[in-house]
Amino acid sequence: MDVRGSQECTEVSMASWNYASDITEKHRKVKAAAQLKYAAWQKEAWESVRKWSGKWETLSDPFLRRQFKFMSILGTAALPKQDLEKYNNLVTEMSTLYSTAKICEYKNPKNCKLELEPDLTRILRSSRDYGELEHVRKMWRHQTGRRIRDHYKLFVKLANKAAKLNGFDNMGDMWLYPYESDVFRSDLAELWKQLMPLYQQLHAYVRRKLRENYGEEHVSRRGPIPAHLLGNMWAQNWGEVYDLVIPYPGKVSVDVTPQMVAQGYTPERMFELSEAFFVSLNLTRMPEEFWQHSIIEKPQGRDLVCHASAWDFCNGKDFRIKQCTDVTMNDLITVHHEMGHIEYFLKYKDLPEVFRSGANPGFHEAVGDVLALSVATPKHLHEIGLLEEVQDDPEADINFLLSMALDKITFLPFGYLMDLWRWDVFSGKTSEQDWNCAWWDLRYKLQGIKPPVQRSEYDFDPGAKYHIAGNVPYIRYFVSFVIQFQFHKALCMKAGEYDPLDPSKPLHKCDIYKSTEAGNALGDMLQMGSSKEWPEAMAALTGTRRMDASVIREYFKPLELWLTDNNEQHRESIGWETDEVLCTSEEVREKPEGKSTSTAGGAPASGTLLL
Ligand SMILES: CC(=O)N[C@@H](CC(=O)O)C(=O)NC[C@H](CC1(C(=O)N[C@@H](Cc2ccc(O)cc2)C(=O)O)CCCC1)C(=O)O
Ligand SMILES: [Zn+2]
Repeated sequence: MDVRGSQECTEVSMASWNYASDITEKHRKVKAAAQLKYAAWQKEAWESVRKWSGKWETLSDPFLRRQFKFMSILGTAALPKQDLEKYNNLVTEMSTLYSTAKICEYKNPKNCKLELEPDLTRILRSSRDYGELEHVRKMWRHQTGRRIRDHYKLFVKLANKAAKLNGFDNMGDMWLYPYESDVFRSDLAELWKQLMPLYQQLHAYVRRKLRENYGEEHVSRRGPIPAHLLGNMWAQNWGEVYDLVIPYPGKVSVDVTPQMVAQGYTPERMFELSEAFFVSLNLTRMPEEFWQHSIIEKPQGRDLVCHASAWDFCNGKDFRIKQCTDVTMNDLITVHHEMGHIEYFLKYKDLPEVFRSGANPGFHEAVGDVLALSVATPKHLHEIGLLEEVQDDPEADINFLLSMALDKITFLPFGYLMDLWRWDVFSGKTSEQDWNCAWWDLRYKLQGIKPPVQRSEYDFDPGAKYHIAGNVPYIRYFVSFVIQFQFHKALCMKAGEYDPLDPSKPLHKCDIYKSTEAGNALGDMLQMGSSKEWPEAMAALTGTRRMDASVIREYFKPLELWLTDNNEQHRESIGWETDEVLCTSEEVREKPEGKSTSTAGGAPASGTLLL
């Protein structure tokens, strides 16, 4: 079996790792050269396959046919050398601007060294000062989005040129290729349609609790929620405002961060805890190199990409995580997420190189999160000593389900809209002069949030998010948040932890810890890599070939009933409306004193009225 990937793949991943771990000009140059060398190697391999075109399609062996199918897509390596060099430099520059961005402190404008991790993340999590939250959110967007808008213009042109060279209409279509379905977009739209009612109930409840905390002048009864009050730089998960919205205070809190700190948890111990869970399922222990080369704490004194990531160095031996780990429950979940990627790498490392990826990208994102669904249960947290007691009563249950919904349900519209926006940008449906207001149109319509200060086309708010600056597709996460519950249900049944007919074993209480039946079933699916079409991998584990939103709704059913009832009791209106102009199509430049006026001399500029 070919246990090694190409030497070029190892070389380019190592060069990318060195740059991401220590952002210097020298590392950038080495990475850029390795990227061009790897592209040349890919083009050569592609040329050798091309002379088989017209023949490989009729090969009888489906395994071989599938390998040729994957090798016939060259990707951005199809660009002429100087275009590819420009493309790679743009992506590296945008992600470097993002990763090295710093802003000034709200109360102390002389300290301008605040970074996203851990500084801004901690402020957004813990501050309840309306002005400070507004400042952090606005200045982050000045230092990131605004500075990469021009890069993005040229990036889109080159990305689409590469897509066309691969026979796609635009890059959005090329990004969907790994999902191997020409009805994929409509399947996604159907999933969101099924999940929106639950989201809207949660939105209405959270809006009421935030209104009670910040006052009606800041959070209106029927309008969108100001995005900076939701505990996260992009309002994509709302778990950090749990303490403001908890339904039954006084119960044991499911946020075990305080206990982790009190018990002296270190990033190392968090990683060992995660590995112990995987091993308890009869999945693979981390290799020795993993512990030698991974970076699990933020190194001081240098710039690096702190955004967590898991790396496969294409040689069957070297796998690493780089994470600026904070001792919080949120980061313990992220550790499991990253280690889930490593488990997948380990399970398919002996397959032919073209098959060393997830059955589809959403599968890769779901692995770690599936285990985290068990880890987060009060029962499991109690078992590992992070929760002093398990209160088995309906109110504690609602508290727990709400904390899970603040991470899983709130994420769905964001996970969907990120590429809804990019697909329209790549296809040209959204033209350059409307980029930012089209973004806010989606943020308003799907998430029911609004910017604290009016936006314009001088801003580029999508660029304030890692995956847009770093050009990482995002629909994989929306897919993962749906299918991870399907995987969870299948594994819980194999572990005997869930029985649809036994109300004492609901899905949200299941913990698959130590179940080798569950672990073996998951491992068998991971071992397939992308050698089979994803519906087949899905069926191997869950018995069904389709993405199915009914499972996440089943998991949250008790909460959905509670929210609907609670919103009715408080006569909360469901949904949102506004006649505010959230984004003006003019290029509004901030005056030095920071007061923004439109170019139309003061009167709110005409712009994209959000209806
Ligand atoms: C070499 C390389 O880049 N490798 C890829 C993996 C691969 O392709 O093999 C990789 O490591 N990507 C980084 C990315 C990091 C994280 C992320 O970006 N998450 C999303 C969405 C989300 C949010 C909450 C959640 O619970 C789960 C997901 C966000 O934060 O917006 C940060 C936190 C968790 C995961 C990742 O691991 O997916
Ligand atoms: Zn991931």
